[in-house]
Amino acid sequence: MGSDTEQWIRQPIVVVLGHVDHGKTTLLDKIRGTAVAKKEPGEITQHVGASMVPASVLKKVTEPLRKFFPRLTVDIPGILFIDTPGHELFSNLRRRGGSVADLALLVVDVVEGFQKQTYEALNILKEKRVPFVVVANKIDRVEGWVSKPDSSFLESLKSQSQRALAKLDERIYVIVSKLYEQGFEADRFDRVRDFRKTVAVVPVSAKTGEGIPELLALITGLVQQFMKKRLVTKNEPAKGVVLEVKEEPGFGTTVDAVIFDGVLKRGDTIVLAGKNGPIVTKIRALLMPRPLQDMRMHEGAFTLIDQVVAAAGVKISAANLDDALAGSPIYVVPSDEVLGEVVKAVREEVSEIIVRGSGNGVVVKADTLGTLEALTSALKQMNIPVRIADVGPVTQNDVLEASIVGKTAPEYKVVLAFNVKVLPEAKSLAERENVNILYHNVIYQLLEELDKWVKEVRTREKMKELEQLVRPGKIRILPGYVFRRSDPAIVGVEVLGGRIKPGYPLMREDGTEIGVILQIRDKDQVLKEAVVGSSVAISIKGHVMVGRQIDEGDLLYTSIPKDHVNLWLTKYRSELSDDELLVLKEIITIKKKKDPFYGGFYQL
Ligand SMILES: Nc1nc2c(ncn2[C@@H]2O[C@H](COP(=O)(O)OP(=O)(O)OP(=O)(O)O)[C@@H](O)[C@H]2O)c(=O)[nH]1
Repeated sequence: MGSDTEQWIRQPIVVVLGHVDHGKTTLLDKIRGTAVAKKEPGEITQHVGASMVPASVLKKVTEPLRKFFPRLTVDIPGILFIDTPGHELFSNLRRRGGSVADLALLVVDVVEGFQKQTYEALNILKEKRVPFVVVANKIDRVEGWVSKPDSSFLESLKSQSQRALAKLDERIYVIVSKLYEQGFEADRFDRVRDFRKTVAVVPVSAKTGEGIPELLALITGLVQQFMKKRLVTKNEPAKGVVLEVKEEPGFGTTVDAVIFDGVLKRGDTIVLAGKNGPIVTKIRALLMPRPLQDMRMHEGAFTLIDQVVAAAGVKISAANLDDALAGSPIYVVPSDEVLGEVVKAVREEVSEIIVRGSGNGVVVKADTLGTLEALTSALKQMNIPVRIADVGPVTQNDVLEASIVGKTAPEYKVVLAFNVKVLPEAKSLAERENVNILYHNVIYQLLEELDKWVKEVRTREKMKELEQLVRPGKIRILPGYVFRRSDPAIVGVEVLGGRIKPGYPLMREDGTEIGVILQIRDKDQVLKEAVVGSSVAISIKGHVMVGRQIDEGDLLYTSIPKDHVNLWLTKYRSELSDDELLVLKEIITIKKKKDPFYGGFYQL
């Protein structure tokens, strides 16, 4: 890296995702172990939050594959693996409109196949448009498989029985078909013709090391063929992302960063996002893990360096980092003149994630910018609006906002808390205001709980609204069953269609209103409703007298208010039985005579 204009291809940044227990950590351990065992003296493989597999190791590990792939070359400087697998950390590798990760390894237990988090990971990768390779892990567990530790997959394949080969193919086929269902063409890596169209599935055993050479060769090959442009970087002010904010003895609050572009130097002025707006600070120290062999207890775990070149994982020590947000961009300010511009860029980027709105929607609080972004974008897909999205603990104000929303949209009277505390005052206010606080530290479980809650409240609200609507009903006053002529009139009726309930207004066949049902009785029993086919006695409140406004043998209908009929014809149409629909049609015909707009233009 001599002159300012010199360019180079950096290491691709690779993340590992997959379902619980499918072997993400074991795979990373194996790769790290390989890197340490095969590195040249003096080569650094341990970064902060990441591990490097240098080119020298890639060359050594992939050498045995040369007999299968003679054109195999290594011309990237290495591969940088992010150490912590999983969705949450992946969210923090955010970069405007995408991810800092250049490539992902989707680990699938070859025996168990696709599981819930495999799908979730796949969705995240789709959304962020991160290319990926599927690692079909635990091949040593395939029936009849005889392991050849640390050999290449293709080498190991030669000594397997026909039965084991068939079993493996069967398992891989299941994974391939699941990927196909998700919109991806996929195949075992050695059968792929066009890697731009087909997702490669690499069978490995993270435990025995079989297949690791192929996996590293494939990553190298894919990157060299299709990603070189993205990986070009030069000697310019660095860009990075905050993975974690950490207290470090002797250094105060530090940030662990992944640098994906340019060069980061001690003394650089950087801008990053903080809880209360952009933070401008000067790098006091850059720290890298101290190589294991010269680590002394009293010297601590870090070594000081003057600069790092992308791609790298590094710890930054600087003043004012207490409020820094994980998931925040880090930009180096090249000169004082552009400081304002850089601050503005960070502020704008953050304002796309943090929402302080006033419309109906849920309140979301998360621990980092990355998880907040992941949550809000998932909510968008679920069609759930967001009123407030912010980083930090759940406060009284959050609860208050949710309670305001609850007045008009009860289903959104909820605060989502992802991996953050709920302050005690907020908790007690939530109890008083009946605000639901959903807490979880797995994004998808939090979203599942929210979905359940929203559906529950919607059903409850619907039932409440439905309960208040007057349903279609048609009755006949039975001749010989007048129990009382007036104040109130009490008559025996037969329900000919639909249903009647106390409180329902009644009208005659000609549309004249005659009063409201006061009570329904069947002998001594007071009823909540009477449905088609039943004969009951009803009392009618209002100035109604048998022999005047009504008479024995008369037909009466429930007098459905205009706004109710509109709801029956639209939102709640499916709630009416065929029998009720027939009665409704008759009621509309009667009502239309007096009000042509009754029932609108809907056709039954
Ligand atoms: N037989 C066999 N076991 C494996 C292999 N890879 C991982 N395991 C075992 O599977 C279990 C889970 O592996 P982990 O690496 O912890 O899985 P993970 O995906 O990191 O799990 P979480 O961190 O909990 O999400 C452990 O008992 C591993 O020893 C493999 O290739 N073969």
